[in-house]
Amino acid sequence: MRKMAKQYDILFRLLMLGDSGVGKTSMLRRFTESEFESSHISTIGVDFKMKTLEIDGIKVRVQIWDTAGQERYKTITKQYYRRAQGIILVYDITSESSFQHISKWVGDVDEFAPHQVQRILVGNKSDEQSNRQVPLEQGAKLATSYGMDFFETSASANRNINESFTRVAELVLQAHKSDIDNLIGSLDEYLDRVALGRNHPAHR
Ligand SMILES: Nc1nc2c(ncn2[C@@H]2O[C@H](COP(=O)(O)OP(=O)(O)OP(=O)(O)O)[C@@H](O)[C@H]2O)c(=O)[nH]1
Repeated sequence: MRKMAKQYDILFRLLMLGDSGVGKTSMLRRFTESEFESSHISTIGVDFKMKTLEIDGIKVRVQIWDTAGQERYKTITKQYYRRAQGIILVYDITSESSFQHISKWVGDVDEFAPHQVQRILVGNKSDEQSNRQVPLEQGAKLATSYGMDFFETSASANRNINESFTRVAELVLQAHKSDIDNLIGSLDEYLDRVALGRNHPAHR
């Protein structure tokens, strides 16, 4: 049987978190299907979509898990943190409370996601300037305090959507590369030690 050529080099799992209604599903649909809908159908539990990106000549397949923001799905959604390599924390620039809750989402990430997970902060609905409740600087400041990159996006106007998903994938790729470098470094060191052992007088 002929094997099908592999369509990508590496697969990463990303997770979207944030209050209900901030636009997680809309961002994901815009990114993967170039579509936007103005109705809000709350995600039930979790859902995912895939997309392949090319970063530094590497075909990166991203599996993006879209979680329900509603509290009642917490038990289900928390089970997905563990396998995430990148996390997009989303608030809505027209909702002060969704911004206030970011610290709570970060707390959950610290508790349930792997220690080395890459995180970015996103303030969505940047097209809604007249209803803005969270100044851009406040979002940027919070992101800095957590050591995260920050974007204001609009799923409806297609602003910074590609940029934010690509950025988190880039961060995961960089972290992955440095893991591999460290592994190769340790292996080199080990092989050196073995070779030295062989050359040791006792082994001659
Ligand atoms: N103006 C504007 N509206 C948006 C934008 N993104 C999403 N919306 C609207 O906000 C509402 C909620 O969007 P969803 O994508 O369903 O929100 P969610 O975060 O996935 O919500 P849950 O699944 O309940 O957690 C919908 O009515 C969207 O049309 C945006 O960038 N600008």
